[in-house]
Amino acid sequence: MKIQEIRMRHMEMRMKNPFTTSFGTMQDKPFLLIEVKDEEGNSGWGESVAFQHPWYAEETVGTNAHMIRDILSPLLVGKEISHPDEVSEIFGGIRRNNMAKSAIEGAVWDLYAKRNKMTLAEALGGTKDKIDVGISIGVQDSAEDMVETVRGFVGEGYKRIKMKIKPGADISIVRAVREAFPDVPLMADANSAYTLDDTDLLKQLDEFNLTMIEQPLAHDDIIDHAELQKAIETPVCLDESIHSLEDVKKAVELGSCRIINVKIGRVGGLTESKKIHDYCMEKGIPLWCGGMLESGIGRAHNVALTTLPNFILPGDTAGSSRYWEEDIIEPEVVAVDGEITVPTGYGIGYEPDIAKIEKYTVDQEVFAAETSGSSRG
Ligand SMILES: O=C(O)CCC(=O)c1ccccc1C(=O)O
Ligand SMILES: [Mg+2]
Repeated sequence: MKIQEIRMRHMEMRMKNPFTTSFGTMQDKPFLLIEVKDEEGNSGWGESVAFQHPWYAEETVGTNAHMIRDILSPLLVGKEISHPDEVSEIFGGIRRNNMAKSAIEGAVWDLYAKRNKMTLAEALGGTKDKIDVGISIGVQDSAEDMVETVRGFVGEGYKRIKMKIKPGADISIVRAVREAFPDVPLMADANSAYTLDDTDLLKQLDEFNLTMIEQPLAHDDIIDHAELQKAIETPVCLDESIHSLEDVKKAVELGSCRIINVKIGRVGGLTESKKIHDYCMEKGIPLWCGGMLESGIGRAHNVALTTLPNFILPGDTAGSSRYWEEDIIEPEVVAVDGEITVPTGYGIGYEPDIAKIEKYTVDQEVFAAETSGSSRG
């Protein structure tokens, strides 16, 4: 297929509720939506998961717009490709900028699956027709607030509850939730808020039977996490530290974690996610699919990836209504009793709702094969 055109939309949506991590609070969600068209007029859709500010990763909406406009699109438009795996080869000479690469690569995967009359899940080698999902709850002001918030989501049937923690809002909160819900699968995510000096404190989490502690130490570390994992019983899961299969291999060899959170954008796309999947399956390292507060387009990609067999643990892909008054796909992603039924339509399987997409588009740029420049407006 020929990559005829790449359309980049600058979107602005606002989440129903603010979401707080150890770094701060987000509610407005500017992001980039990518539509890749082939020579027959078929479209594939992808989403950049970069945030406005570089608190979680170094990439931002602004750096992604630059990379997609000035560096990545020129490498791809006009090219003839036979499989989406070729996109990561074409982008191979560009260092990092994984979320920007992934936004385009994801759209090409959707396009490829549609042209070949397959679901994206099938194109990836997925095997499940339903996926188990959990929920990620932001940092709460008090243990009581966390217990009540957890109660609501346990009532909705989510299969695993993840609580964001930070220094000063950790042990007492986890204890209160564990006492209130003795049997619910629970985990905590620190988004890099601790250091090895906090080992004694993190060890206190061992008594709460957490499924894992996610990214307790520095965002770029795999050495200290290995030391921490030796000192505590709770399995360590890496999020921020993992950008590639190479990172995964090193973390697994060093014993830095026992579980990995795969975010498609963070590792540079679905092709790299699949490689990580296959390696971890062989090594007996369970995976789950993380979230970046995506719109329906990115969410649909997460659903498809989670159908691969080694995505054993429930991920963060909650239903659309957890985040949005209205989503930009039809139907929305719906979680019932902690399960999402994988759609059977071709490609991502959910229809992009163009009217809603237009409503939240504040600017768009088109990079086309025939013209050398871009049009904006
Ligand atoms: O519900 C989601 O999409 C995931 C929520 C979440 O935990 C998160 C949200 C934004 C940035 C980082 C993270 C994380 O997994 O660390
Ligand atoms: Mg995380």
